[in-house]
Amino acid sequence: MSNNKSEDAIDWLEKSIANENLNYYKYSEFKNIELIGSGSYGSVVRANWKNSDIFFALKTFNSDKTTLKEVVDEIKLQKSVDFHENILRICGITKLETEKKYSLVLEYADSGTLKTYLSNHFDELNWNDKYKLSFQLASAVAFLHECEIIHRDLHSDNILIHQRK
Ligand SMILES: Nc1ncnc2c1ncn2[C@@H]1O[C@H](COP(=O)(O)OP(=O)(O)OP(=O)(O)O)[C@@H](O)[C@H]1O
Repeated sequence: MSNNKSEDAIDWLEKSIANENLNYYKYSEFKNIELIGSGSYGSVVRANWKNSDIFFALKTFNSDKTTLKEVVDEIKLQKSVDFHENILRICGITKLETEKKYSLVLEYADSGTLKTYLSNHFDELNWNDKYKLSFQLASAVAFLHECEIIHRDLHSDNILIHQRK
């Protein structure tokens, strides 16, 4: 990535934090950090913030695979649709000071992927539960399409189940 693009992305992040359009969380304030997913893009950990029992998912990207501009684009895209009740919210960002890497702070989905959820619970689900799951998924996808966004990689391992309280 050219330095200009990287500086623009840092500039956008800093302005968004200063204007309070994006919450900034100090990485050192996260506790009980546990790795829950990793791949070529980077890794995802689950953590509590300060002394609260609320979980967040922190998504960190490998800087050799993902540029800061791509991270900023993902933030913009998710922020533009995350007010839909079936789309996970982006809560803000944090920065691993040691590695100078930004991580997304996301709402934590408490019941795993649709794939694991169905393989563990399929027999317990009645038609109403199945209808609700399908309806919520269709509603989220229809909303993305209303916003002229195509997911391009929709499958049961990429859909997370969350029992929002
Ligand atoms: N908000 C979240 N809440 C709970 N678990 C999450 C959350 N985000 C990611 N995970 C976990 O981390 C794993 C990796 O997630 P992530 O969406 O980053 O990568 P991916 O879907 O494998 O890759 P890609 O983003 O390239 O499709 C998920 O399968 C899931 O188990």
